Amino acid sequence: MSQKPYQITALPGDYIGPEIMAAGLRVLRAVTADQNFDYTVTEYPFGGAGIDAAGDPLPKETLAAAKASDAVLLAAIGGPKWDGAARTPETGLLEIRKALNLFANIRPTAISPVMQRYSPIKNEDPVDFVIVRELTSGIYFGTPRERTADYALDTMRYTASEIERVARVAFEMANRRHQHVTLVDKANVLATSKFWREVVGRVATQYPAVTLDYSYVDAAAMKIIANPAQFDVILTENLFGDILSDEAAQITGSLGTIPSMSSGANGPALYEPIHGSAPDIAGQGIANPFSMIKSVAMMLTNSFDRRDLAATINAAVDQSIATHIVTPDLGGSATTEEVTNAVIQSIQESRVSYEPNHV
Ligand SMILES: NC(=O)C1=CN([C@@H]2O[C@H](COP(=O)(O)OP(=O)(O)OC[C@H]3O[C@@H](n4cnc5c(N)ncnc54)[C@H](O)[C@@H]3O)[C@@H](O)[C@H]2O)C=CC1
Ligand SMILES: CC(C)CC(=O)C(=O)O
Ligand SMILES: [Mg+2]
Repeated sequence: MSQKPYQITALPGDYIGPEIMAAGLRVLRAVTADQNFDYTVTEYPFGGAGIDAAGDPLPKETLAAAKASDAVLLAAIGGPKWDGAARTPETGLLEIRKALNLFANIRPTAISPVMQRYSPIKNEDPVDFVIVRELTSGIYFGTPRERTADYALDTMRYTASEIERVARVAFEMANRRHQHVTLVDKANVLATSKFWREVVGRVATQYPAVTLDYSYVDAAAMKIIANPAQFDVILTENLFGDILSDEAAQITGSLGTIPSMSSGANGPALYEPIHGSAPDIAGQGIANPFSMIKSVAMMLTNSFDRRDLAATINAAVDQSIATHIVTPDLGGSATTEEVTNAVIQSIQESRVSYEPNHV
């Protein structure tokens, strides 16, 4: 019996967002063809596109659709056009994360053999780590948040339960990987970081096979460059994870290559590139689609348990990289469309079964 069609909500967003979303959806269509994977994709305005369409970066209809769907694909939001808005596109992003309770943000960083040539760092050891970033609390959500002519105030606040639930995600992941969690914080200064160490230390006692160590965030930023192979799972709070994940992406060769998953205890997960809307290159057809295409692969694995389809996508991306069919951010001359075409062609060629010549 075929499964009911999955409902996927697509949020193209702003600037390069629609360009890379189109690429991601083309690859989704190609990889699922004749693979017993029925789905519908419905696009909704979100971010600046939400402001333009409905005067709201997170229109009610968009949120309702996201909540009712099996998975959400987001490209990217924001840009100078809306920077002065009362509720910016970025506000909409924080709101949808909170509304869907997406407290765990998973940002994988790997320098695969085919990517080695693009990495800007001297490193021979295999690099493969995951940043588990707390995503719905911390200084991005803390109150009071005040601004007067004389001062501005942001608040970083964490509760034990907020720390515990994301720590469990990190330890469960480490259990499935190489049994090593590095908590990144600023515990030599911040009360919230000292609290993180207490709570995470308690969680660690329930995972005796996992080694827990610590790094202050400034030292961690250095280690990501100096010796990234030391990491397996990096656990950290919202702001630090935001900053470190862009840096970690760049050691692979480009910010435009890294996908992410944001998930909670239940409800749909959200998949998006870790980068932004890249207004500086929007409209030129040169945005790297790998981050969005690999976010589609993460969705197939984690929301639909179709690792087979995800593996086909990732192999096709590696093939495009290995043959240097890449966009300018990776030193290539291909357009977004040309790279996407190459990925799709590689997917289709991987499925052609050669019938022996009948004699
Ligand atoms: N999740 C989201 O939607 C995010 C949104 N933003 C928003 O994006 C807007 C631009 O922010 P920026 O600081 O410029 O960060 P950005 O991540 O959009 O761009 C940083 C640099 O990386 C390049 N880049 C990013 N993605 C690329 C891709 N796929 N292919 C090739 N090059 C790529 C850009 O051209 C730019 O030079 C802002 O409004 C910001 O708030 C920023 C980060 C995440
Ligand atoms: C609005 C920002 C928090 C988006 C961002 O930089 C991110 O989630 O990486
Ligand atoms: Mg960021």
